[in-house]
Amino acid sequence: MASPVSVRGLRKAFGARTVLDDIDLEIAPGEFVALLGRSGCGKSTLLRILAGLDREITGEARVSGTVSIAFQQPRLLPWRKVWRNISLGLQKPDGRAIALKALEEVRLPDHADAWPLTLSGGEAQRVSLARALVREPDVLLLDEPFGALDALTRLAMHHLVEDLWVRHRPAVLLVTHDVDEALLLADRILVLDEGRIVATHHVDLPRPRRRASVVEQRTRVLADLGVDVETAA
Ligand SMILES: Nc1ncnc2c1ncn2[C@@H]1O[C@H](COP(=O)(O)OP(=O)(O)OP(=O)(O)O)[C@@H](O)[C@H]1O
Repeated sequence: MASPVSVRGLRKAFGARTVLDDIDLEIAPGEFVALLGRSGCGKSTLLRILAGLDREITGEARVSGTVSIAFQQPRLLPWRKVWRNISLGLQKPDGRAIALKALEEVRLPDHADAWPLTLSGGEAQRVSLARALVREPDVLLLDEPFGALDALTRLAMHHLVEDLWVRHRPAVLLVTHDVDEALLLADRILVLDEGRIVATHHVDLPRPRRRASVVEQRTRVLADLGVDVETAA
């Protein structure tokens, strides 16, 4: 089967500044890839290009099938109830039933008629995931979706995302700066530095993964990010 994400020789510049350079990337159907890198290295730019939000590029960036994206901020419309946020734009007659099913999947079965502003950060992010899922995406793009959440909610979200991915099996590209998050969730980790992919790690740990099981590989990934765990404060 063709790769749902195929990037070849991609280059992106803002004015004179090159922010992505010579990027090659194939993501297989159902594969979970994490894109890891320091702030400003070009992660969100790559995701925006894949989402079709930025077409001024050189090289090739092809995404096939249905694409959904979830951002760090849930971006819900405050004047629409939760279920309407989820079903918005769906070209299907039974929008409410579809939204209710998705809310059950993200463990918010009683929130269909809530207003977005009454939700906690973690709840709003789960609604955002439900909205992404009802489109039954072949490709799910996640731009630091847990970045604004507290540590405990983040952990719960990791389990939820892994669970949803196992059930729906979209190809996923997750942008994060959290090494543990990448190790817990991804089949493959790409390290981006100043617009180039400088390292690739295959994560062959069995699922569901536990924090303790990722410790050894974390040291190697951190080294590629220029962090020596022996000396880091
Ligand atoms: N529209 C734009 N115009 C000019 N420069 C931009 C624009 N968007 C992004 N950049 C620059 O491109 C670089 C990469 O930005 P990008 O948002 O992709 O980084 P990032 O790796 O996602 O960072 P973070 O982890 O902080 O979100 C940054 O230096 C940023 O200032």
